[in-house]
Amino acid sequence: MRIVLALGGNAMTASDGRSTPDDQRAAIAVAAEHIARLVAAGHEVVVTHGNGPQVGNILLKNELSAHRLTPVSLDWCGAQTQGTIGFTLMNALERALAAQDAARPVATLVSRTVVDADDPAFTSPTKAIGPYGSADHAAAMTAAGQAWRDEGPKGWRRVVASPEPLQIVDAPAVAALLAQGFLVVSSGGGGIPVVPDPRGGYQGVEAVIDKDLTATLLSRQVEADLLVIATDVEHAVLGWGTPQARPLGQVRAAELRAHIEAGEFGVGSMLPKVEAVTRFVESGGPRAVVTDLASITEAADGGTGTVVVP
Ligand SMILES: Nc1ncnc2c1ncn2[C@@H]1O[C@H](COP(=O)(O)OP(=O)(O)O)[C@@H](O)[C@H]1O
Ligand SMILES: NC(=O)OP(=O)(O)O
Repeated sequence: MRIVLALGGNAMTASDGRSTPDDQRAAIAVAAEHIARLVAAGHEVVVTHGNGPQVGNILLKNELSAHRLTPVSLDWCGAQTQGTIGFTLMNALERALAAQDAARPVATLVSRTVVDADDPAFTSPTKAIGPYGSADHAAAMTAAGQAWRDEGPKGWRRVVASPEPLQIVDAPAVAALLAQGFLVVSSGGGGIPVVPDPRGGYQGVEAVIDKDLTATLLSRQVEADLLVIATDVEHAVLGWGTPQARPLGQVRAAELRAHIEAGEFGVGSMLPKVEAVTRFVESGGPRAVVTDLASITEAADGGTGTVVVP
């Protein structure tokens, strides 16, 4: 089966949310072992990943060093996260594949996603990035022109524009690498957001695209048999956090769409994941799953997770 696997932030940082380079290498090594099992089971895999913590950290470092170095734009920061996360994933995947006797070449593509320059998201930031801060820090940053949002017990977080992904520019390169037997890492952080350049080609725009929604497009463009969104819960849950909580197993896309519209899923956490899997099946994809990282091989066989079918 051809599988597109989206790795959430939980798969790339320590369980307590720390994200030093060592923490990220350790978390990615664990993710790579699970991915290698999927490959060893005979599947063709495209990996995509989030970048919210990492892109926010780079942006902050830029701003803190602005007195010495000219800051770079958010799309450049996003491109940098594809490089560092892709590099770390490639090292970990090669090791894990060899350990599973499933060695194959691995490639990471610096990859772009087209958005609409007039997307209303550009004037209404929603994507949380970077470290959490106190209410006082958020107030000071808001006064300085940034947008911050209260994220509950963990504190406040900066939010930036997150337009709808429209097209994966580099999907043909993904398909060509798959045809050559590569395990491909693509569209990290939802892809570098671009718009058509009047001179030809594309130019970057300042935003961070939701990686779950980009994973849907990528899955359609490479004609994946299965989209897997890997996070830290085995199922999407109805009545989350209530005594009536009920994990969702196999569900038809129309039923999941109704649960989405009823507001069953956390905005900025579970909602983009269930939206992504529902869209994949609504647009003609055969099957999509939300599950935890440790369950991805079982979920590929239909054994667990929230499985969306037509
Ligand atoms: N209805 C729901 N069912 C399951 N999990 C939910 C639900 N609503 C919110 N969540 C939360 O969504 C989290 C996963 O989203 P998130 O932390 O953004 O994932 P990731 O960083 O892996 O992309 C779960 O850990 C859970 O706390
Ligand atoms: N770009 C993106 O969706 O990143 P996270 O999954 O880390 O929020």
